[in-house]
Amino acid sequence: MDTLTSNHLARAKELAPTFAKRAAHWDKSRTYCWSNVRDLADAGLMGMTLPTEYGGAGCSWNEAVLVVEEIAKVCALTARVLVEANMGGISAVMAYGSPAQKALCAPLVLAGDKPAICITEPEAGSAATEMQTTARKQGSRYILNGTKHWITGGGVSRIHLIFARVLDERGIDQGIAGFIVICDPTNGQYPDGFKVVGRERTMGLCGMPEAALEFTNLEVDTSHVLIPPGGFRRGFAELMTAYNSQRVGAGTIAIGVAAGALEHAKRYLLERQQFGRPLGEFQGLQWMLADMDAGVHASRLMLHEAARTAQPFPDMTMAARAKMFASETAIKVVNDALQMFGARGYGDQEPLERMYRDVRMFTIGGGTAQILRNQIASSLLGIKAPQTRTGYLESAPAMAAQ
Ligand SMILES: CC(C)(COP(=O)(O)OP(=O)(O)OC[C@H]1O[C@@H](n2cnc3c(N)ncnc32)[C@H](O)[C@@H]1OP(=O)(O)O)[C@@H](O)C(=O)NCCC(=O)NCCSC(=O)CCS(=O)O
Ligand SMILES: Cc1cc2nc3c(=O)[nH]c(=O)nc-3n(C[C@H](O)[C@H](O)[C@H](O)COP(=O)(O)OP(=O)(O)OC[C@H]3O[C@@H](n4cnc5c(N)ncnc54)[C@H](O)[C@@H]3O)c2cc1C
Repeated sequence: MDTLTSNHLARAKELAPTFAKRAAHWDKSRTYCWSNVRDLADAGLMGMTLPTEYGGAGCSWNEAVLVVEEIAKVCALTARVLVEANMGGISAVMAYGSPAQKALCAPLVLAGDKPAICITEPEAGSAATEMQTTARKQGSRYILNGTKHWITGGGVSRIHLIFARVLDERGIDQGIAGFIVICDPTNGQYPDGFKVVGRERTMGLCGMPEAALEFTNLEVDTSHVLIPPGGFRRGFAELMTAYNSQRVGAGTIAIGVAAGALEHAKRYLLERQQFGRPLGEFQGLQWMLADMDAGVHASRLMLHEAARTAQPFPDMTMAARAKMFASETAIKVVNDALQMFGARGYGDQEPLERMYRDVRMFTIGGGTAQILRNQIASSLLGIKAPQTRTGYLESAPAMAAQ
């Protein structure tokens, strides 16, 4: 491990005990972890992957995931902040943005903003390419109309990267691009036409607002349009290429929660006695523990492989495989850890019940486990795997030509 990584990791390890103490508070009060965000910013962990010329530390994905896992062991909510402040939307801006876009966004993240990535719509979840939010060109502006929902950070985030279908002045579809919109929620300031319309009441990760956003004739200057190198036509694919970093981040949070649960389980197996001996002497639990450890270890290897081979973003298939495997494994590991605590695991004296609720989301958000399997199978077979009824018919000529 180089000095840069060990410095960032050391700072994460220093913060972890404080974050562990505060985790139940964010969960029970359903409040955003502002004090943790300040600590992360002071420690240089917000925006650590940003290039040094924009004030970041230029950390690699591989360095960042080590930090994310360390924080996720104690507070999944804070780890989600860390992921979105280093991966996903902000990484797309840093890779594809104009110098002015980078100079606009980087300082906000370094000062503590967790950007929001706005893809999902009520009628376009897994089928994200069916998004209906439009951005119609009008002179030097784009006019956005549409609704996004389940937007992490809606109501606390400043930077919003909104995916929308680009229409030219005549209304002709050009493809998909990202639109950078800056808000100031703590001062209640949103651009005209931008509305936070509701917050979901979630099962876990309760301190994080998941909000619906409505855009009504929201004006975005052309200078705030994030156009990947392939232009609007390749816009979706290239924005999703950047998003693969967030998939690796999400998988890492899941496995961090599992690794944290495993630590609690090891402690309790040596501490709790039944039948006159520690639980850890029962082979039924020893084997469970060994399987939990193997699952965490295998997931970590897949995540690190995906992070390591990034050029500049993690490979789509490796990211999908790692997130799919890590998220499913983590749910099982945390469930098994809770089981080892008996009734105590089901109550809130221990953090297991919160960890169980928190980890559940990772097979859903960021591409469901089923969608990721579709992507993996398509890549293994070297074929398109369209999911619409007419998809195979439409792609048949191209496939036949392969
Ligand atoms: C991609 C899907 C939306 C399926 O839609 P389609 O069947 O219409 O699209 P495809 O033909 O599969 O894809 C079009 C084009 O894009 C390329 N692509 C797609 N995904 C990726 C990717 N991850 N990396 C790189 N490139 C990608 C694909 O190869 C096609 O390119 P070609 O034309 O072949 O060259 C669907 O599969 C999907 O991914 N749905 C999930 C949507 C999703 O992940 N939403 C996340 C929202 S943000 C969030 O949840 C945050 C949670 S968290 O806190 O992290
Ligand atoms: C906590 C949380 C945070 C989120 N944060 C964000 C965010 O910040 N930004 C954002 O844009 N979105 C966010 N999302 C939304 C997330 O990306 C979507 O929930 C996800 O893409 C799935 O869409 P859906 O919920 O509409 O499910 P649907 O697409 O309706 O799917 C329902 C079920 O059907 C399955 N399914 C659908 N299609 C297929 C298929 N072709 N083959 C097999 N199974 C299929 C799915 O796997 C799932 O089990 C978040 C979600 C959650 C839970």
